[in-house]
Amino acid sequence: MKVAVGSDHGGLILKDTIVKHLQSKGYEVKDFGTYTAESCDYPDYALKVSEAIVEGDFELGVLICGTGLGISIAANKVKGIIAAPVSDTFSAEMARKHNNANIIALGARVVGEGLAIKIIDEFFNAEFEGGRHALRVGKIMKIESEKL
Ligand SMILES: O=C(CO)[C@H](O)[C@H](O)[C@H](O)COP(=O)(O)O
Repeated sequence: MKVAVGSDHGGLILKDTIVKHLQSKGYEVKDFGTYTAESCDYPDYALKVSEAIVEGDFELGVLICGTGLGISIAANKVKGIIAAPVSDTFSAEMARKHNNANIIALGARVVGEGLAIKIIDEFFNAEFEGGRHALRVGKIMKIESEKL
């Protein structure tokens, strides 16, 4: 599976850890930046990763900022993206199984490295269950396509 990863400066160090972890699990990972600790703007990296996913080049994405909030809010503005900001393993699993999230967002100032890796594993090991959840996610997509 091909995975797109991005962060702002707040998520830089955790991003590197997660890239290495995903690669060690056999995923093909592209790091869309940021590549330095210089202050930058999380919407720029949310957009790069989100576009790569909706264009079909990557199946899933990981976005990291200080809280996971700004970067997921920005990603969710891109049509076709369901970005879930997650700080626990149960939500990580449900984000795939029930919400069909195609991006998981983490806060590097919220979760430690060990928990972040467990969260990533839960997300990537889970599969969308479809059924009633597909109906509900379809309603989300309808809101998106009909929004003013
Ligand atoms: O958490 C974030 C947005 O929700 C981002 O990491 C921002 O960069 C953060 O809020 C502010 O970070 P800064 O290092 O104080 O610029």
